[in-house]
This record gives sequence, structure tokens and C-alpha cells, in this order.
Amino acid sequence: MRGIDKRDEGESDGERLKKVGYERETVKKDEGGEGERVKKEGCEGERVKKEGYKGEKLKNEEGYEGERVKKEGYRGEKLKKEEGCEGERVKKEEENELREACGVFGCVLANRGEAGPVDPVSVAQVICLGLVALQHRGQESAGIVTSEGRNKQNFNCVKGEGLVANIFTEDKLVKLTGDVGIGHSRYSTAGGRDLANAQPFVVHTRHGPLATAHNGELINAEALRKTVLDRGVGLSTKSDSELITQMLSQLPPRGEKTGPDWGARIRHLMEATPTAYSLVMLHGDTVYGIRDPFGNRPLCIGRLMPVGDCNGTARQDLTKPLGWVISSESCAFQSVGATLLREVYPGEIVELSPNGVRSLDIVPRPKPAQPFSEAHGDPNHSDHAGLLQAPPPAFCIFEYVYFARADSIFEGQQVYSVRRRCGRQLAMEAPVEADIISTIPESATPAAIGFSLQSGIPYVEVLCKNRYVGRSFIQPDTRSRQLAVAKKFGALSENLMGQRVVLVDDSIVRGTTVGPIIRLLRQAGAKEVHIRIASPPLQHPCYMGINIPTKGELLANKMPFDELAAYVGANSLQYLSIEGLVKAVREGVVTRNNTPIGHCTACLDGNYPVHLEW
Ligand SMILES: O=P(O)(O)OC[C@H]1O[C@H](OP(=O)(O)OP(=O)(O)O)[C@H](O)[C@@H]1O
Ligand SMILES: NC(=O)CC[C@H](N)C(=O)O
Repeated sequence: MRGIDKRDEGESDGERLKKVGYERETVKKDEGGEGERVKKEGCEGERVKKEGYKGEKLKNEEGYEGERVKKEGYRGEKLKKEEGCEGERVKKEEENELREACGVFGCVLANRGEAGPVDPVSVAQVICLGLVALQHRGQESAGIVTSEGRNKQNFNCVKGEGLVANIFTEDKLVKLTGDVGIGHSRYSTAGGRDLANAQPFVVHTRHGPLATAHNGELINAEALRKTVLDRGVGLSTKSDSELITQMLSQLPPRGEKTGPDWGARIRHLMEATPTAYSLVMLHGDTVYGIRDPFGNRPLCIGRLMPVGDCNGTARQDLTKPLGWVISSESCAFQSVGATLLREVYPGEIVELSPNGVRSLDIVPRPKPAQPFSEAHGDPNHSDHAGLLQAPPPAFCIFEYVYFARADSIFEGQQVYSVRRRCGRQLAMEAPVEADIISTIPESATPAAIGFSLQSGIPYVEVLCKNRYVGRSFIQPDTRSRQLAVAKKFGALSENLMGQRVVLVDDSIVRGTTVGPIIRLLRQAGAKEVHIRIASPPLQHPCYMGINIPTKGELLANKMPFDELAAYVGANSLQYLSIEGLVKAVREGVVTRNNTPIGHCTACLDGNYPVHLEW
């Protein structure tokens, strides 16, 4: 067996967590403030204890001082109803790619008090670096908004179209002053791709400016939009994210007695829309992190740590965080010098302020028997007991398969490890006699390695990837898409000449990639090419933040599975089963106290986590 790192095999949970930097927190005083941190065990930190909805006492979390702590058109317009099945997206040429979700990022510098001098940290720089690390999630536009504190009536804001590094040049970053801010990198799912729809969105409220950045797509955006417009509030775009910002600027149903009650406002929003969103929201000197009750999109919190001097003589206390960061994926923490604190729980509202991190609330998932509109229409609705009967979370399983960066951590496990397990599982489900196992770089590489480990067939690279060609292609026609594949890959002919090759990919969407690559390998001398896909067939559209082409364009829907191999020119083609994928994912999930686990597999089996009311 060549080219395989076997060190990872057979490791314990603890070893794995240690290796990936996942923290098992213990009570520790003096973490960026006076309070004690909540003891956490593994991925599932302690849920806040609540005494009623308003005025509840919340346990301190992270150094908190006090005791209390696409296009034009909406989803409905984009869909055409089909008899007896969920709506299908209206075909739009530029929507035909499997495209990523957006990336959100936020940063707050700590109130250091007597802690002594620290190296200056530019929040704008931190957010910019964070967005570069999240670039794979969205490449259409990006934005950063910073705040200079509670009493300022304006935010600093820079937005632009294209890649993060091209937008945030030095001259732009210096204008983004302030010790707190949020950022966004976007792939559109609602509203156009242009600058008008770039995020964060900013509105001026009676309590000063408010900014939000959103990853996801509201399943009931059309109804919410109507509600907002019926109140006489105008919207400047068709973006569901602007809608969120508008809803947050409104008073909660019970009003506010002294100043803004952001917890109540956010909760009101969450009760009005169950999924899909992970949000960062900026007001004054505080960033709020919000994850929808189904936890469909990822969100995690990190500590921004001092970096020691090059000569090893630290000029500052390395144990005290410089601040806190919040991100769609933990991969961004490494880039900014932060460590993962924990993931935000499904339904949780967290507050990151100069005093630390605290959990404000956890909003339950609506019970399936209870129509969603009834639950949120009732002002007395605070059915925490109902949590037990609520449906399980629905974290997007495709984050593991394709979207996320392999070094990110979800549910206490590294994405890379999950992908490798998928490859192992695939080798068990769909073995094949061959000489070498290889990958279509790069999301599929861990799965190919897993396949190799399981089968005992060596892993050998057969494709050279041009690193300057982007991850996904937005090409207007089939010829451009096929040439795009040729532009991206070259064959390593000496590695594959006369070989029976098993080529592992993470997914097939339209089949644009796999066919030309098979031809490339055959022309380079491959004797046989067997395709193994480390995910089940993609057969249904996603309405929760990922642009998946129409049903009719998905290769898996075009013909019976046993005809696919011949269609793409492979000797054989097989997919991982849904059960196999779920098993590979859940094997490494770290939970606490029987906290429910759940994943959204709607794009694979059509089981959407919430009944779609159209
Ligand atoms: O069937 P298709 O329509 O061709 O789409 C599927 C392909 O798209 C993705 O590659 P991409 O280049 O986006 O990402 P990667 O480099 O991260 O693997 C994915 O990894 C598949 O190879
Ligand atoms: N991909 C996403 O998460 C998109 C967020 C939001 N719906 C938008 O279109 O801007």
C-alpha cells in the first residue's frame, strides 16, 4: 500500500479531538473577565438554564462579567409546482451549478482592563482573513462592517463583488476602524448577484445601526416578505437576508421597556422562521450569533489568542484571549490565530461582547404536528417542554460531503475524517478489482484514501490540478463547462498507463466533470476506469441555501442507475448508500447527554426537515 498515512487508524475519540484542537473545557476562572466559565464536556457545552423567557438568569460562558448575563425573485416565484411533489426550480442557465453556501464571520476584541498591553489587533484584518478562509463558501461578493462602539450612529462598511482578497485592499481595510465587526462572503440563493444584494445588510433602527450577515435560505421567505410589506415597510431588494435585517429592526411582540431587547427580537424572528439560517448580527459593541432551530447551517465560536514572539519571548499573557470570533467554519480560526471554543447549538442565540461570550437562549424546533404558522402566531408560545417531542436537528449532510473545508470541525469531528470514513464505507459497499485508487481532487481526496485503506489497493494520484482555476465553474454552456474541466485537470500518464483505475469523487451533480475526466484518463493510457461516488445520488433540489440544479438536470434523474456508467464512459459506476453516508457521518459525532443528532438528507431522499408549504 503506497502513499497512505496509517497513523490515524484506530485512534480514540480523545486522541482525535486533541489532534484537531477540539476543546474539552473545564471550569476556569479569569478567562477574559471575572466570571467563571460554564463547564463544558466535549462538543455539547452546557445548555443555559432558563427561568422564564424574559429576565432569565443565564450561566456565564466565556469570561462574561456579570451574573445575568439569485437571482431575481423569491423561492415561491422561482418554483413551479408539480403535481404531487415538491416544487421544482425554474430552470435558469446561470443557476445550474452545485454552488456553495455563504460564509459568515464576526469578531469582538476583549475588554482587557488591567490585563496589560497587547499587540494591536485590527478587527477588519481578522475578519478579512476569516473571509479568505471561508472563500470556498461564496465567491460572488463580500462585505465587512465594523463598529466603533455603542454610541456611534454609523458603521464603517466596505462591500464589493468578486473575491475577498480583491475587494479588501489595504486602503479599504484602514477605513474599517473599530473593535468589533462582521463579514460575509456570498453565493446568492435569493436576490440578484449584484452589489445591491451583497452582505452584510445595514439598517438604522431606533437604537442605532444594525447589521446582519446570513448563510442559508428562509424556507418561508415569501410569506414573511408579505407580512413585512403589509406592515408598510419597504424592502430595497428581493434578498431573504435583507428581510431578516428588517425583521430584527422591529419591536418584539411584548415591546421593550428599557432599551433594545435583542434576545427577544431574535427569538421573535426565530419563531417566525424555522430554517435555514446561521446569522451574525452587529449592534453597538456586540456581535450576536444565531443558528436556526434545526441547525441546518454551521456556526462556531472561537477565542482570538495572542501569538508569541518569534524568538519565543512572549510580551503578553498568552492564556488570555484577545477577543472572540464566530464563523461558519472552524477552518477560519487557524488563519486568524484563534482556537475553537465550541459550536453554536441548533436554536441557540449567543452574544459576543468585549466582556466575553454568553448564551442568551435556545429556541426549540417546532413540533411536527403543530403547523409552524400557529406556533409562531401565539405570543405566549414558549414551549420549552415541547423540545423533547420536537423533530431532531437537521444539519446539512452535504457540508460533510462537499461544501466544507476538510480541516473544519462539525459536531466534534473533523470533516476530513468523515470523508475518509465515507471512502471506507464505499469500498465495503461497492468493491472492485483494480490496480490503483485515485481521486478527482480535491474534496474527494480523503474518500479516495479511505477507499484505498479499506480495499488495500494503493492510492496513486492520476490528475494534476491547476490551482489557479476556481473550485466551481459558472459557465454558460456545455462546451464551456467541458473545456473548464480540461482547463482544470491534466493526466499523470506515467502513474496510470495500463492500470485499472478506481476514480473516487465526492458527488455527481450534472455529470459535467466525470465524463471528460474519464476520457482524459483513457487517452492517457488507463486500461479501465471505475467510478465510485462517496455520496448517494443527488436527486432533489435544496431549498435551504444550496443551489442544486433542477431535478431534470441532475444526472442521477436522467436514466436508470445501471445505465449511468455507459453514459459517462466508465467501466462501472456506483454510489455510496444513504445509510452508509449517515453511518460514516454519525460514527464520529461527539454528543453529550443524549442530545439528539440529526442530519438533513433532503437532496438525497426528498425528506425535507420542515413541511414545505407551497
Ligand atoms: O457532476 P458535476 O456537475 O460536474 O459536479 C460535481 C463535481 O463538482 C465538484 O467539483 P468542484 O470542482 O466544484 O470542487 P472540488 O475541487 O472541491 O472537488 C465535485 O467535487 C464534483 O467533482
Ligand atoms: N448561500 C447563502 O447562504 C445565501 C444567503 C442568502 N440567501 C443570499 O442569497 O444572499
